[in-house]
Order: sequence, then C-alpha cells, then structure tokens
Amino acid sequence: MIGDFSVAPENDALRAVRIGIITFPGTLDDRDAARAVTLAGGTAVGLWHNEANLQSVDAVIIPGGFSYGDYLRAGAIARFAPLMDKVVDASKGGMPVLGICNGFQILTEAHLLPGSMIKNNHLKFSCADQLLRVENNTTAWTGSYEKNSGMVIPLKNQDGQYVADEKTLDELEGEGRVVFRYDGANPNGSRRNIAGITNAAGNVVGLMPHPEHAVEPGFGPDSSAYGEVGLGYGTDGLGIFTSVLTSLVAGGK
Ligand SMILES: NC(=O)CC[C@H](N)C(=O)O
Repeated sequence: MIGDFSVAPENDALRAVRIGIITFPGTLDDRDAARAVTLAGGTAVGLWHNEANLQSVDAVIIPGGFSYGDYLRAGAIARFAPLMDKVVDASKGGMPVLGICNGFQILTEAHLLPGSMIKNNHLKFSCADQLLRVENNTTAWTGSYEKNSGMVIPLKNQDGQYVADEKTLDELEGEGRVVFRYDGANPNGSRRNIAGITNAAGNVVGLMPHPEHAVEPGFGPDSSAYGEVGLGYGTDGLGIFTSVLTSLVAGGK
C-alpha cells in the first residue's frame, strides 16, 4: 500500500479492491494516482516497472509523467518493461487498465489501444484546466458518470495530439469507443477532439487529461465556472476511481 490518505467512510468491500499503480523511471503522478484510489475507498498497491508479477491486483493504473524521459517517443521504451507483458496478458483476461497521459501514450505504444500521440499542434507544452464530455459511461472506469456529463480536470502535456487513420477513427466512433471528448476549443489538434478511448471490451481506457489531480474539494479545477457541468468543486476526476472500484465489487470482487 502506498501511504494512507483515507478520508471516505470506510467500506470493507471497496477497501478490499487492490489497484496497482506502475512506476517507471521518469513517472511523476504515481503518488497522486495512489492518493486518488485511496480517497475513492480502495487500496493502492505500488508496482515497479521491472517486477515479474502484478501482485494479484484487481486493476492497474499507468500514471502520467515522462517515462524514460520521453526519449525516442513518449511511451515507446516503457512499453517494453517486464511488467507491461503482464499488463497486456491480464488486460486480455478482462482486468481493468487505465492509462493517464503518459500512461495513455504507453497503452498506444503497447497496442492495447489504437492510434498514437504526437506533439501538440501548437508545439508547446500545455497546462490548463480542460472541459471534457464523458461520452461512454459503460467502461470499467466511467460507470459513475452520467452519459455526456461534463468534467473539468487538468491537461498537461507536450505530446497530446491523438492521431489515427480515418478507418480507425470511424471504428472508434461507430463502436462508441470515444470515451472522452474535448469540449470547446481543441487544445492540441487531436483528431475529432478525442481526449480518451477504450478497447472493444471496455476494460482498457486511456485519456490525456488527469483525473487524479481533481479528487479533493477545493484542490481541483473549479468546474462551476463552466456552468451546469461538473460533479463538485475540484472533484470531477474522483468518479474514475470510484467507477472501477464499484464495477469490480459488483462483478464479485
Ligand atoms: N503529464 C504527462 O503525463 C506528460 C505526458 C508526456 N510525457 C507528454 O508530455 O506528452
């Protein structure tokens, strides 16, 4: 377990769910992801990239940062980490996997999600609060959200432009696999304003913005500034973590 950040009323079934958080050399947001899991009521388990097994976790989060310094291409080296083979195998067996920002980049490099991430079209690092729409609330990671609800969470990256060929984009749209879409101005040139996608089974999800930085009242972006959208001041991202806990408990975990 990484730290003890518990503030939610204890629920034994939720707390029994173990969510693994992988740290690579250059990862930045592993502790924030662990904190988000703990605040949502689960147990965060720290996993190091070159370990041989997933320590019987129930789900995995690949957090944001600059694994291997983004050398070669963001995520291109991390995908060869020994633990990633286990993540690929487990995901094929239905284990929920979430990639946030650099984690999303790693998931595309590992071919668990289609397409890839290139430099933002303005060629600058962005850091801003970002409004998204949750278009698919049937994945393992989005069941706590209303379909098409708004959420405002931080976006911070340099390689955030999601690209894929037209056939893949049409497939993603046709199969409802665009999970998150940027609302308002497109912040990075992503095709069709895509901010996050899922695999066909709905257990693997990747998104560029950072839900783990918007989980505590008063510390995340003020979504009330965007009108009716948002789940609460500063906590729009928390539902990602409660979603997976709830879905695992409902599934018999
Ligand atoms: N915040 C992050 O995870 C950064 C992701 C990535 N390395 C980029 O800058 O594009």
